Order: sequence, then structure tokens, then C-alpha cells
Amino acid sequence: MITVAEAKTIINNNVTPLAAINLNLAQASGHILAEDSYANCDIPAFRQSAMDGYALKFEEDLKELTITGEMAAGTAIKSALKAGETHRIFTGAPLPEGADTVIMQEKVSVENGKIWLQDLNLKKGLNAREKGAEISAGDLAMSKGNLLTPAAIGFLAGIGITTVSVFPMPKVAIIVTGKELQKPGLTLNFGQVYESNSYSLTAALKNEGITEIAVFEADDELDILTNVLKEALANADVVLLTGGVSVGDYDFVIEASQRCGIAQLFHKVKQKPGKPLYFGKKEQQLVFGLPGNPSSVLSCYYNYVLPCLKQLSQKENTVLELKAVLTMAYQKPKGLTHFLKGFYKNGQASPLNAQDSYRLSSFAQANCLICLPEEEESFKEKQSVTILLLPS
Ligand SMILES: Nc1nc2c(c(=O)[nH]1)N[C@H]1C(S)=C(S)[C@@H](COP(=O)(O)OP(=O)(O)OC[C@H]3O[C@@H](n4cnc5c(N)ncnc54)[C@H](O)[C@@H]3O)O[C@H]1N2
Ligand code: MOO
Repeated sequence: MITVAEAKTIINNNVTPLAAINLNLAQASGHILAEDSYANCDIPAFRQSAMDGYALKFEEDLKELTITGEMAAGTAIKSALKAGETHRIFTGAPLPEGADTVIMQEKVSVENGKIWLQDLNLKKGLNAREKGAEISAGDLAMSKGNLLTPAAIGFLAGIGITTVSVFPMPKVAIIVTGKELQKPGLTLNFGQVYESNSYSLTAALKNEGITEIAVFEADDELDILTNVLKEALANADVVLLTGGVSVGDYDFVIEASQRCGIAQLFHKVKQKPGKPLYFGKKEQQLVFGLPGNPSSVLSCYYNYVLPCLKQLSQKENTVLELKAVLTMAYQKPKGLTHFLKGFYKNGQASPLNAQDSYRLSSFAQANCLICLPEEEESFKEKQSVTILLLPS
């Protein structure tokens, strides 16, 4: 059995980031930019008013001007100012030729087609956005490696970009195994359990912006599982199996993986929950055999699967490791790293009740996993420990 750290290193060393693709900007949110992006034109594309008011050519001691035109936002008609003239103008509209300044309408009085200026702070260029002030044609708009946040998407759209080169999100297949599984909503017959792993995993993947998710079900039979795994591998970068990875007579994940040509990279990690975790690889495709207990599935997801998915898309890991003090003493046997479902607040981490790996009630309340190292058994109240902060 390998340690948690060894397992993480093996995964990390076996991930090849996915090749960049071109995406329509509207589909690119949450992706990492794979190429520098450049502006095609000046933005603003013309000298533009930042206020509703009057456009003018600035001079010291201006007192009055005659209104000779109007510029509304979106106007396609060009206009020019002569000496002593002003144009009514609105926010976003182009300034008439010859104008360099806009006075807010609150700072003038209007009478008989004229304005009287009452703005002591009026300066040349006030309330006028210069052509190319945001960005000039040919300038670098955003560098490779940037995350396309909503603001980044808006910025690129605002400079007229429609397509971007990004690192794609992985395509993920989930295979839930087990004869005992029943769909939530149907009657639970004797010996059955409601199938929840595909729900928790799908929800977690969708939280990451992963949309290509295929869910398969497989009975505990080697031939069936082998065929389902083959089908899943046909269109996935990552396959997540749940259940069937331990030592029982009906646990076929290891054998089915071998039959599908997947090379085993490890099986079994010194941890609780999730001891029988399996990881394998077929060319660039990655396969996780997650131990079936619902809490083991999620504990392994946050520890191993999520960082791997992030790496595939060249994104930062969002499971943050930090230090916290325990709010209570805790005992565990030596030999395995324990990941306790916990609640973190103001630097303190509280282990929750119901730590058993078949239960999700505590995980449903948790915002962190408290990591208790393999070789330690006694933890004091206020002792500093490492926690993994879970993404919401
Ligand atoms: N003799 C041993 N028995 C077990 C060991 C061991 O070392 N020696 N390890 C235990 C540990 S730890 C775990 S974890 C489980 C993992 O076993 P499997 O991955 O083979 O999982 P299953 O046996 O198929 O299922 C375990 C448990 O989870 C329930 N389950 C499975 N899939 C789902 C699902 N999609 N939704 C909800 N619940 C699910 C299943 O009904 C079982 O109760 O092995 C121990 N045994
Ligand atoms: O390790 Mo298993 O995941 O405890 O139940």
C-alpha cells in the first residue's frame, strides 16, 4: 500500500494536459486561455462622452455657448463644432469633431438655445473617453494562462473578440457498479440501496464547469463491466468508476480494467476513507476506481480526482490546504491517514459526527476535510492540523 503523498505524486506525474481548442467566447467561461489574445481595433473606437450634458471645445473662462446639434449614443451622423457652439450629448455618444470636453447637464443652465457654464472644475478632456483609451488595435488584451472569468469574457466581448483558444474541460464518464443499486424515486426493495454516487459526482463535476458527463451503470459481472468500461473509454478523458474495487468476490474493477488495456498505476492507499482506491492509465486516458461507499467516493474525489481534472485543463487546484486548530481532542489508530469531515470557521476545525464512510450526512454539512497523519494517533484540543478546504 502506498501513502497519500505517493498516490498524489503518481497521479500528478501521469497527467498530460489536454490539447488547446478554439471555443466561441460565449462557451469559454471558466477556461484557461491557451494563446495570447490581441485587440483588433481601438476601444473606444471614437472619442466618447462619459456623461449626459454638452460637448464643447475647452477654453479658459468659457461663459456661454450656443446649442447647434445633438449627439445621441449610437448616432451614425458625424457632426462638427464651430467657435462658440456646443452640442447636446448623451453618455456613450461620439463627440462632434472639434469637441474635446463634456460638461454635465447639472452644471449648466439652459435658456433660449444657449448654455451658461457653471462648472469651476471644468478641465480640458473632462468626461471625454479618448479613442483607444481602453485598448489600441494590436495591443495584448489578455495573456495565455489567464482564467476566463465573467469579467474577462465581458472584456474580450467588449473589444470585439468572438473566438478564443482555450484548454478544454475534460470529458468524464462515471460508471456506477453494483447489483444492489436502485434509482432514487423507485421503491427500495429488500437488499437495495439508493444509487447516490453518480449524483454527487455529477454535481461536483458540474460545479467545475464540466459539461460532457456520461453516466453508465454496470452489474457486478466481469463481462458486463468490461463492456461498459470499453464503451465509457470510447469518449472520455477520465473514467470514474465507483464500487467494485475492493477484495470481494463481486469486485471486478481491477480485472475489467486489465481486460480493457488499462495499466494499473496503484491500488490501495494508506487512508481512511477510500483505502481501496485504484488509479490506472490507457495512453492519455485516466481511470479512477473509487471505493463505493458514498463518503469514500467524495473524499477521494476532492483529494485526487479534482486536482487531476484541474491539471488536465491547466487550472489552479481549488482544494486549498491550510492550517487550523482542532476544537476537540481526537483519537485514531496508527497506519492510515484519516480524512475527517469537518467544519472550518475562523481558524478552527471541528470534526463532525457520523464519520463512517457509508454515511453522507456529515459530509453534507462539511466545508473541509481534516487530515490526520498516518503515523499519529492522539490529537489534542487546539492542536494545529492541516485541512483541505472544499470548494463550494
Ligand atoms: N475484506 C475486506 N472488505 C472490505 C475492505 C477490505 O479491505 N477488506 N475494504 C472496505 C472498504 S474500506 C471499502 S471503502 C469498501 C469498498 O468496496 P468497493 O469499492 O468494492 O465498493 P462496493 O463493495 O461495491 O460498495 C461499498 C458500499 O458502497 C455502496 N455503494 C456502492 N455504489 C454505490 C452507489 N453508486 N451509490 C450508493 N451507494 C453505493 C454499496 O452498496 C456498499 O454498501 O470495501 C470494504 N470491504
Ligand atoms: O475506506 Mo472505506 O472507504 O473506509 O469505507
